[in-house]
Amino acid sequence: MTVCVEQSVPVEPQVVEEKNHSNTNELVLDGGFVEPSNEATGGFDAPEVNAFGHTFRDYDAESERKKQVEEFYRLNHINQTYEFVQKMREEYKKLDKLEMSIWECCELLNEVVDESDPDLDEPQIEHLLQSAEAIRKDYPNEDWLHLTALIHDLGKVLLLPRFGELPQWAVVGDTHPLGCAFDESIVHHKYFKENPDINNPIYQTKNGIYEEGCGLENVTISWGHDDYMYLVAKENGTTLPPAALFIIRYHSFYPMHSSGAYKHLMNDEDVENLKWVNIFNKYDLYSKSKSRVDIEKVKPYYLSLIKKKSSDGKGWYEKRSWPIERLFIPSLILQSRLLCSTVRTMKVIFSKF
Ligand SMILES: O[C@H]1[C@H](O)[C@@H](O)[C@H](O)[C@@H](O)[C@H]1O
Ligand SMILES: [Fe+2]
Ligand SMILES: [Fe+2]
Repeated sequence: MTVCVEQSVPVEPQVVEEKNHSNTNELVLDGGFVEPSNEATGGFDAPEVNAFGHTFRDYDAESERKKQVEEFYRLNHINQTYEFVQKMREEYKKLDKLEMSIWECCELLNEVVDESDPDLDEPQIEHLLQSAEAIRKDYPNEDWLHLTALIHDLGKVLLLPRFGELPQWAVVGDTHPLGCAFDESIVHHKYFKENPDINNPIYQTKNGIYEEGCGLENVTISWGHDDYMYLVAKENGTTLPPAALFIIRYHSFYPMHSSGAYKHLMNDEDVENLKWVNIFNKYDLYSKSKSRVDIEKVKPYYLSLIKKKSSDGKGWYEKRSWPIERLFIPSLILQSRLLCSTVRTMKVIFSKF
């Protein structure tokens, strides 16, 4: 299936500074103020507790999700090794065959529940729309942010049988670097003691195999929906702004964006882009709730956003269709812990106008 995607680019954002006030976020874009219109819209105020009555991201709270989430991180920390990530990246960055529209891909997430998340047990299409609607309310003019929110978790389709049915530990959850020491701030850090990389002394140093200030671009991050969706967008020549790609690629890298870890590996560009991730994160995290978005009601807006044309005739994507392909790779050597003996990878590409 091929669907035309023609989108608009109203502004090319350049964040100079972000200020936080009690009720509003204020973004300084290239010298001018772009304020979220909280007053006009009612805005988005972060709730104090999640749908289960606990504070957000409390991995120790005795909640109904605790056991499952902890087991998820145990498997994630044991199985995500430097070598595993290299293999997955190599295989998944090839693009071919299967095609589908962005919206169709969103709808597939109706079947997906994220086992790593202590704050949400709703189907993931709800999360896409909850976060996009929340950020849209506060930043009505930044439609690139609405679109970024809509697609940021699409990579979770890797969990579905037709896309390879990767195990949850290889798709969702927070991410972290491989090839250097595991920071203490990583959720359920204790489970790294069973990770084979722990036996490589170089991997256990602060910089590991990396140079100080080398830039996150050069750092191998645990494999999952972030990196996959980033590869999809990049390999298909997206014209979304660099900040959008950074958000997609690192929104689950909580040790970096929320705990301030791994700063020594970042370069100036990363530091600049981090400001956008921090803004996005508020909506990604605190929009998680039991109140469902009326999908049919908001669908026309997102479809129009996906199809919208910019004044220069270019959209967010230089290419206009979004084929998703499935590829059978019998030769991929997998760790024995992986649940399947072969992996089918799903690729998304954009064909030319
Ligand atoms: O980006 C988020 C975040 O990292 C959550 O902690 C995780 O549970 C989700 O799987 C992911 O989508
Ligand atoms: Fe995510
Ligand atoms: Fe998300």
